[in-house]
Amino acid sequence: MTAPSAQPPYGTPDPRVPSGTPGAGIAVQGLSRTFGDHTAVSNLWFTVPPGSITGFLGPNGSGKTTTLGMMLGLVRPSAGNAFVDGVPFTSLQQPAQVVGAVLDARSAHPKHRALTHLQVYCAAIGVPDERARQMLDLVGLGAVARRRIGEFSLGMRQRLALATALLGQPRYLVLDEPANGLDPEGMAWLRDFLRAFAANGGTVLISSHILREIEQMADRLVIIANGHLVAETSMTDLRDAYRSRVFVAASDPARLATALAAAGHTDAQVQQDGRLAVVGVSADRIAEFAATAEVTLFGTSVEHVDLEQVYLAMTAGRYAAAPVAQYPGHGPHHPPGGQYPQAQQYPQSQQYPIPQQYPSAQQYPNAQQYPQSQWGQPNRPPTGQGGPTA
Ligand SMILES: Nc1ncnc2c1ncn2[C@@H]1O[C@H](COP(=O)(O)OP(=O)(O)OP(=O)(O)O)[C@@H](O)[C@H]1O
Repeated sequence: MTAPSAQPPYGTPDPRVPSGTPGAGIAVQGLSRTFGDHTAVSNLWFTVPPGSITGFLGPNGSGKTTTLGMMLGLVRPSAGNAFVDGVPFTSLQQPAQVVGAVLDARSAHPKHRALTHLQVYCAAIGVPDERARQMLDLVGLGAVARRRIGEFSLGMRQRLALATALLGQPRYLVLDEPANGLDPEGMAWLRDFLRAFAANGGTVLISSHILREIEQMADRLVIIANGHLVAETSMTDLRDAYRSRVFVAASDPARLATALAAAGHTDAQVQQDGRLAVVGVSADRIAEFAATAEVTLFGTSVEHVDLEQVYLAMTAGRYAAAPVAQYPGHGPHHPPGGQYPQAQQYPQSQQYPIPQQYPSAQQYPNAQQYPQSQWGQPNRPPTGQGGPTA
């Protein structure tokens, strides 16, 4: 993660940006940023609707942190603008009440104690001191409130950064790789917390370069590569676009396809090996259609699509890993990013992961204790920050 340099907010608006004011939510309109002759972000447009958890995905160096920095007024855009509820971030009257941000968990002063660190922010944004203790308890750091931050692990610092971001009871959370360093329990807690935050009307933009981390919690995705927008989609649409296929070996594939088509299931194609590939119909239903049409089935198999491979295909080309075959027995679980030059609807996949791998957290406070009714306390912006960034 590259920390953005603090610079005066916002550059000259991109003349291509229409003058209409965006509505509720976050709107990124034509953001670009060049560093010397390197274009880190190029004419980026996307929205984060209110109440959503939007995953912001891209490989290392694709421009995520730079984009978030521009959105929050910490990096000056070369062009474009970003709005929160229709207002440029730097024009918000009480930014810490609107947007809480976690950009670099390591930036907190190592000599400060966690509680003192938060109390300084409480004073800066004008919220009562008690909020510091409450937020430490919320993120599971109550027991180490008086320890120095320098003794914290990266995961503990991530929790502290989130606590800092929450001090102002914001409606929006902008999080740059907040799961970095978190253990599985911490990941599960973060996921539960963000879901509860969104269920209560909050809005989350969360960056990562790991789709598996995001797909368990996000309902929308914005994917960038090399500073360009690659996809902006709901998880539902992405899954629909890359639905599993059922392959059936049948005595009369054409007759079965006709029977399926008569019921509106037109996405069925006879393969070169004679099998019928059907999208959008379960294997059980296909068997029922076959029985009705008096077609005998000799075998059925389901090809699941791994969304991570789809993501790798979309973002291929940047820092592609060496072919797995060069390191027998030590290769990554998935093909390297360079393997699929273009997104293919059905990359070779074995199993779609079911997000059940983490048990629900016990030792951390229940995320439900952050209801919407807590929001809306008056406060002031922290100095020079898009919400407290620790
Ligand atoms: N202050 C800077 N000066 C020069 N180049 C920069 C600066 N900040 C970022 N860059 C470059 O811009 C590109 C995008 O960097 P950025 O940190 O935004 O990517 P990222 O997607 O957040 O990466 P990661 O996932 O590794 O954190 C990189 O090539 C980076 O080297």
